[in-house]
Amino acid sequence: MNAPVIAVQHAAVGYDARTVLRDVSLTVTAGEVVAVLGANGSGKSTLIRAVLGLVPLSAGSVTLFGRPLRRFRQWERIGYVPQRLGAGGGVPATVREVVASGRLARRGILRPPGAADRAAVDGALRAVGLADRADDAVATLSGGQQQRALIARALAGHPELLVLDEPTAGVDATSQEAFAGALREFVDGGGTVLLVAHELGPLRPLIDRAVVVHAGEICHDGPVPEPAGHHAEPDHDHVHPHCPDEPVGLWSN
Ligand SMILES: Nc1ncnc2c1ncn2[C@@H]1O[C@H](COP(=O)(O)OP(=O)(O)OP(=O)(O)O)[C@@H](O)[C@H]1O
Repeated sequence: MNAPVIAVQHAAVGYDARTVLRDVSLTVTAGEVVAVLGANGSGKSTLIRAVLGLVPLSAGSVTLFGRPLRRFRQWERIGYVPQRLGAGGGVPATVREVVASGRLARRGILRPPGAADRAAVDGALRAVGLADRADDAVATLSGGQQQRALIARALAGHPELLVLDEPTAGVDATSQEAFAGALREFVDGGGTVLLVAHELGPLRPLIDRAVVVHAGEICHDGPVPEPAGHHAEPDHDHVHPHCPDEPVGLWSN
């Protein structure tokens, strides 16, 4: 078995004394692509924020690349795309500048970018299909294209682990396909992925395993659940398995 890249053991997280995650355990090994699914507010974002040490644990532990989170320093090994950051925000940066900022953890702020940095930025722009927009202001991109720029920024750092919070939410079909292609390249190169999603769409064939969060607990860890019943209807807008309540037929196995 491959080495664990992420190991969460019996983790609990609360906001203002309200427990949001309880007794969550999750292991992601090198080369795996794991999707975190679940209804709105179930605790998916909180789970990945806890993995990255962005919210404190009230119980349990997290290790990254075999190191306890509090002693982990190699952040250049991880690319993180938070939920709906919005790369534009009135900042007059070009797409290339935003993507190049993803190299900072690797090269250090005081060292000027070298050929390897430029090649990494160009490669990431190509991977998400934004090479032709490199010199445009980010604010002039569509929401989906801005999301792709953020993904390119994460890819430019040549991480080993990508953590993505709803990377394709509100993103058009073309951007979703472009993103799926970039992710496939990343995975083919040996990368590991943990992503939160409501709709897997074109990402579906890439996912090795799904973890379903329900009311702050992991209620399924295994094959991607197939939509069934009304979830399977073409016009149903999203898949959000509710483990305890859903009829058995929701699951594919
Ligand atoms: N910073 C915060 N302070 C207080 N409560 C929070 C905070 N962030 C999230 N919560 C609460 O924690 C619960 C889980 O939120 P979380 O964002 O993890 O859910 P989610 O499954 O990612 O939801 P969604 O699918 O809507 O993004 C929700 O009830 C939310 O209101």
